[in-house]
Amino acid sequence: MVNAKAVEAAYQVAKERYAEVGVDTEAVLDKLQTIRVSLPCWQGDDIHGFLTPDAKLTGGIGVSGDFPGGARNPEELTSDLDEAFKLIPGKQRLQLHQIYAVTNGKKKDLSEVGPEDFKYWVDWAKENGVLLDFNPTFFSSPKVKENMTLSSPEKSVRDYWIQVGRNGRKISNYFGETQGVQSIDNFWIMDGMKDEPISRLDPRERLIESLDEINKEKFDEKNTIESYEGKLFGTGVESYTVGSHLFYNNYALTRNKLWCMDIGHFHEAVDPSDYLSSFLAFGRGMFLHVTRPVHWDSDHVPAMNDMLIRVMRALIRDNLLNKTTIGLDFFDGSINRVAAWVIGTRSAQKGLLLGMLAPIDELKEAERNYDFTLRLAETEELKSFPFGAVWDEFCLRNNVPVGMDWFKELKNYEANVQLKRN
Ligand SMILES: C[C@H](O)[C@H](O)[C@@H](O)C(=O)CO
Ligand SMILES: [Mn+2]
Repeated sequence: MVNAKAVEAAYQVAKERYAEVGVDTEAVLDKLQTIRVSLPCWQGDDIHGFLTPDAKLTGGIGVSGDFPGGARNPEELTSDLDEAFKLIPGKQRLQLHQIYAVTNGKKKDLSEVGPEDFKYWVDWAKENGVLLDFNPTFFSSPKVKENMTLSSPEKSVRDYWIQVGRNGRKISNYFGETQGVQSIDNFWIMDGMKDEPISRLDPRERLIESLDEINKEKFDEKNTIESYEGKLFGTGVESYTVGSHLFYNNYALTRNKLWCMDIGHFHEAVDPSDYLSSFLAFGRGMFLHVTRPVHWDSDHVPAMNDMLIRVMRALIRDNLLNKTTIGLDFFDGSINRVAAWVIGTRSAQKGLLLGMLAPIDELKEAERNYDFTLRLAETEELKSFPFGAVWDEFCLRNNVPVGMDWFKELKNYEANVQLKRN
């Protein structure tokens, strides 16, 4: 087990080193404590949900791997989340998809699911100090016709999905009302075509109409706000995606809503961190889906890689966190699913911490004064500052295991709970 005294001693040294360059580690730790990250509930069960758990996963996304012990019902999923939250410092958020409704044995179609089917989650969240976000589900359903939902040429298909979206807003509003904090209602649809379409405009016009229709009912924005997640392509819809990044940029801007950027939906050669200030210079706000793209949208568990560091740095340096909620999006069935939540969230938090451990005002001043030498010298030196000691102290103060100690706890849970499910 990690020696707490050694962690504390290392932190004191780190505190002094950072103070030399004008960074107050105590203020940084206080700030990190206030940042909640929204975990994807669907990592716990490979996006099966409880409504139609045997439905085939569609939408051009896929989960690979068959690590044993995945959650099979609401009790197992919340038990797994409880375990993950014991190993993640601070209080967090959780994104629920509509298919995670708990209908208590009542057979319901997706279009009939409403706030009453999420009481289980609201009670659990309240008990655990977790804030809930929402994602209406537009996939894994026979009502998807030829890869189309809200932009379908058939009115009856659109109407079905409009109803799903309307109910979803009610659910998100219910979350916000009961938790006293705004819940984000994130829309992602798969709609697209495998081959080159004749009209790229018609489906987009239909999508605008459907979204506007969904948004007709007014909800207090204290409770809920919509965000829209674009994509370049999905498997099976490679030639055209109705809800492209630019489409939702413009929809969010013109409707005063949030744009959701899933960093997995950009090629690795693109730097998604640059999109944050480009959008937020105009936009109301953003929701993020942080994931780790390996050759596009692979939904690997976030690691503290260059892309993640750049995104977090951009949020911190330009003070964009007041307009951004950080959500995660991954589904990896090849490793322990609880460990996936812990690794992904801790990596996102480490990225944030690293971004904060810099004399940002001084560096901005240097930049304004054309002192590019200082800018490069200091940002390079900071790379070898004792950031890890500050992270360990953060874990210690939050009573969560430091270093690989969390993994030992996880292995106990795996042996005593998860592996006993099969
Ligand atoms: C399950 C989510 O809705 C999904 O991952 C979506 O957010 C996405 O990123 C699709 O590629
Ligand atoms: Mn996503």
